[in-house]
Amino acid sequence: MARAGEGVSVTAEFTVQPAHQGAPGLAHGGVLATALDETLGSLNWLLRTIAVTGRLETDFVRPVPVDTVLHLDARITAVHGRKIYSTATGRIGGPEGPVAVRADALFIEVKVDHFIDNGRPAEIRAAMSDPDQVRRARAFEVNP
Ligand SMILES: CCCCCCCCCCCC(=O)SCCNC(=O)CCNC(=O)[C@H](O)C(C)(C)COP(=O)(O)OP(=O)(O)OC[C@H]1O[C@@H](n2cnc3c(N)ncnc32)[C@H](O)[C@@H]1OP(=O)(O)O
Repeated sequence: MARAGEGVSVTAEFTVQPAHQGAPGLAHGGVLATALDETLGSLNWLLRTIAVTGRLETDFVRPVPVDTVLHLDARITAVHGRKIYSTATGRIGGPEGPVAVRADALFIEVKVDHFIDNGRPAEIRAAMSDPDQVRRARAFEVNP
């Protein structure tokens, strides 16, 4: 079976809303880290691999004002066994604009048992009784 790996990439856009403020008028760093984490995490779905974030190292290079569109670009740099290494940037002012945030990540492949053993029973049961739920929740189009 063919398997995607190094070189797989995704792009995404995230618009900073007033609810995402940390300092007045500026995005909270944790929200920006979440946007990076989510974009990086979507790479694992392209590998058809269930994985969790093991490490997320984030650089905050420029302040990101509310209403800014963050242009995210993430790619896998290496896959070694269960370890998936990836990197992402978030640019402002356009896809070619200056880098405002960047992150390097390590995702670790897990079995579905990771969630069954550690998740809350009610939510696990709901997910298991509706196999399409996870797929719908994570749905995204590649090269729409
Ligand atoms: C019901 C439907 C659901 C359907 C599925 C839904 C999917 C939803 C996905 C959501 C994803 C998230 O929200 S992620 C949420 C945030 N992340 C988490 O909660 C993860 C919490 N951490 C853990 O559970 C654990 O630490 C794991 C699983 C990541 C690793 O534990 P483990 O499985 O015992 O593996 P372990 O041997 O420790 O590590 C494997 C290899 O990775 C390396 N490694 C591990 N962690 C790190 C680290 N932080 N920094 C560097 N290296 C690391 C180890 O050195 C080792 O390298 P070597 O010796 O092999 O060289």
